[in-house]
Amino acid sequence: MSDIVLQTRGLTKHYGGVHALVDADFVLRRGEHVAIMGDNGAGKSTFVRQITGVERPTAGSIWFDGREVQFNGPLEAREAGIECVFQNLALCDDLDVPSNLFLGREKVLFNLGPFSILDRKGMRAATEAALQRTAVKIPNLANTIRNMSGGQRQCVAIARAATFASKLIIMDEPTAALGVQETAQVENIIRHLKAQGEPLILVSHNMRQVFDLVDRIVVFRRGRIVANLRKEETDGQDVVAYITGAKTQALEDAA
Ligand SMILES: Nc1ncnc2c1ncn2[C@@H]1O[C@H](COP(=O)(O)OP(=O)(O)OP(=O)(O)O)[C@@H](O)[C@H]1O
Repeated sequence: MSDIVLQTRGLTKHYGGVHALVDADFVLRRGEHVAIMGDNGAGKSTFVRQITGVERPTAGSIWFDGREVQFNGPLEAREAGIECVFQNLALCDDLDVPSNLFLGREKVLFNLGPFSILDRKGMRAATEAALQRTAVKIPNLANTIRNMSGGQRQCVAIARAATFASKLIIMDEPTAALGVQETAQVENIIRHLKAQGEPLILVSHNMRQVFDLVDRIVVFRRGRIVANLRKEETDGQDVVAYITGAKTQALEDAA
């Protein structure tokens, strides 16, 4: 069996005349944590939107878990085993933690045509188990999202991704809006995922975080992948040089 979880070949996305993503060849292997870095507008989120089914690429192919995939929407990507924590989190403010964890995938006791009776006890128990498994700490599960701190919200979104992602988790700037303590908690969850052998793509601007957490750094610049660097063979200065374009690398494949 191949050890490749995700591969893109020539992945390209144009928005009218804007070439947001150009010819991206990318590989993620089992158990690997890879950071995607790049300046604002470099194409990082565009890349993530193509591989999570939010948008359809203009050209190129995506291979996931050994087969070529063309997702018609994020639900299909989720069903295939790709979970993404987006910058806007996609949580419902007025619902509590279990309801958010199971949003769109509710456990039901009875299904009576248009009405169904939710298995609230089952969802609560499963939520507790999921939080324990992912090392996420949330004091009161009955709290609505509205009443939670940014860090707690982020943890709920990550716990949801980690609960349902059977194969791949993607995090787009998971700590951008968080304080020091909350950032540390999210980073601990990421370490926990690594220890469990779960592959991860981490979009981040935070150099310290990237060097702490990942195995490999892929740099985007003006829509193209311009560097593929093993962590132990590079340093912050080197990565910045690729981000700004001061340095370039002859790339065969971002693998
Ligand atoms: N829906 C869209 N329509 C038109 N242009 C877009 C669209 N989405 C992104 N772009 C453009 O594509 C380019 C890449 O944007 P993208 O959001 O992928 O960058 P990014 O690396 O994620 O940046 P940031 O770090 O600021 O989030 C930018 O020039 C952006 O303006």
